[in-house]
Amino acid sequence: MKEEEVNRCQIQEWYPKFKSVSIKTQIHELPESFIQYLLDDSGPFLLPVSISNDDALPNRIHNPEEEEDYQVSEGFGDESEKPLPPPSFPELELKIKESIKSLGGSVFPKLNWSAPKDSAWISTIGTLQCTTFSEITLLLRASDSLIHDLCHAYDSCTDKSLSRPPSFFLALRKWYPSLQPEMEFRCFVWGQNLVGISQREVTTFYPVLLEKKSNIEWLIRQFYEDQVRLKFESENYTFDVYVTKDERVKVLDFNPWGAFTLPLLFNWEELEQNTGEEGDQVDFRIVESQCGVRPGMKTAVPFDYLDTSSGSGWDQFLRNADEELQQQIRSSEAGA
Ligand SMILES: Nc1ncnc2c1ncn2[C@@H]1O[C@H](COP(=O)(O)OP(=O)(O)OP(=O)(O)O)[C@@H](O)[C@H]1O
Repeated sequence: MKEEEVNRCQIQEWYPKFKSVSIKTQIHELPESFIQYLLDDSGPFLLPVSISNDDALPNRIHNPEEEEDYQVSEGFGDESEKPLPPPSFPELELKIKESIKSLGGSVFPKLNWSAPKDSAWISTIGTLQCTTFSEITLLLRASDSLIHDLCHAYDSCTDKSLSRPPSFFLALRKWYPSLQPEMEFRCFVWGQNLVGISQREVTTFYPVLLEKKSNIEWLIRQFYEDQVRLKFESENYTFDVYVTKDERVKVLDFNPWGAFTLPLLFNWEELEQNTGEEGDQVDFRIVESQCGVRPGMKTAVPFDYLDTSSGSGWDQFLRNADEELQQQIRSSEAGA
């Protein structure tokens, strides 16, 4: 994979071209001081001081292990030992506040490529829905999966020259409270041909998909031909879509081919064998029965748990799990 292919999948790159067929989003460039704040885990977890009183989250997360040192240093040490004042980003906060308002009061935040999915547990409602700058900052600061965007985005590139992108952006997307998980699909494009479509949430069997499958396939194929094929410049990539009740297709995200992108109900090798040249060779996979559900292979887990470095065994684990499940699918198809 090339750096330019990874770059095209950044939301600030693709969104302007796909605005009319995506969900309402506002994008802000982040100051470097904010990035350093997200990366800094040297001291206690301080939330920025807010410019407004209605944005009141406690500005320090209690950490009992650090508490003792923190208190001892107060009053006894010299000036250099005094705790640093909490950070503050008034300009950014103001812009974000305005965006939240113009997007209807609630947003879903993400950086250039990823959302802080692994921090949803920390919010009071257990989702990524945010109504204030403090809530957004808390989710971003608590997320391990954003470390991928911040430090490892180009790790799988064959022409890697960058350790990180020159700028980071915060995308605020209008919050949709009632997205149906069964209506989200990942689409696989190989050699500019749509070769595969997979149900996005693979841990559940949705009977409704059995009856809607051919119609959904038709809608997505049309969407790809009309809206994506000529506009997205990579040869190989994936894109995620949502199919609305009134049969409109919305693009939610683009991801590079392979590496950190999950192939869901496929493996990359079989997708690469499907040339799709006949125009009608889209392999559309859904979980066909309760027996076909996949274990929760999510990226939304703490980073330590998802140690993908070489030798961690995670790659091998995924390969084995994949082979085992392919085997299960084949046997259940043979038995059907
Ligand atoms: N605006 C929104 N409102 C509510 N839920 C949303 C919104 N946008 C996305 N989601 C939900 O959050 C999930 C993750 O979103 P998204 O694909 O943007 O994150 P990501 O970090 O890029 O994920 P991945 O790495 O798996 O591609 C989506 O599958 C969708 O269910």
